[in-house]
Amino acid sequence: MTMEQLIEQSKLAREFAYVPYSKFKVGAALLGEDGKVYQGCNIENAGYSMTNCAERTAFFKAVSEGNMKFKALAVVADTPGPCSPCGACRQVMSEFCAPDMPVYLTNMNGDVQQTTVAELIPGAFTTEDMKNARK
Ligand SMILES: O=c1ccn([C@H]2C[C@H](O)[C@@H](CO)O2)c(=O)[nH]1
Ligand SMILES: [Zn+2]
Repeated sequence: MTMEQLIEQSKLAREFAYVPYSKFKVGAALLGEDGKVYQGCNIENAGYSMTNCAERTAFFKAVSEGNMKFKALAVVADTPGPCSPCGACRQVMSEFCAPDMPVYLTNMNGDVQQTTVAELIPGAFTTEDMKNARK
């Protein structure tokens, strides 16, 4: 699976976005170490805060099917520049991905910004932070 193929998968996922409120469609494609691809779209709700982002949809699909090892993530929206993931999604990335895992931030014009999980969430709160804390 090439970067271009993963980005293509994120565009296919974006088509399923349920966005009656924002009209802002986002797609994600998460590549498992075993080569499986998990597509995700954003899913909104009349109770706005219940909205799930495309990235987290992809992660939660994968984890709920027993897959927690990932190689790459692509994100796409119809933005002028590469689409930037929200803080909640960055935190979820840090839970399941190696700090150096590549993330491709893209848009519908074909712009691609290659970054990493560590660059997206430097100093993330992790399980390590809970070790040796006073109880
Ligand atoms: O990286 C992002 C940023 C935003 N959204 C969604 C959430 C909501 O449906 C809409 C506007 O915030 O975009 C995502 O899916 N991923
Ligand atoms: Zn998000």
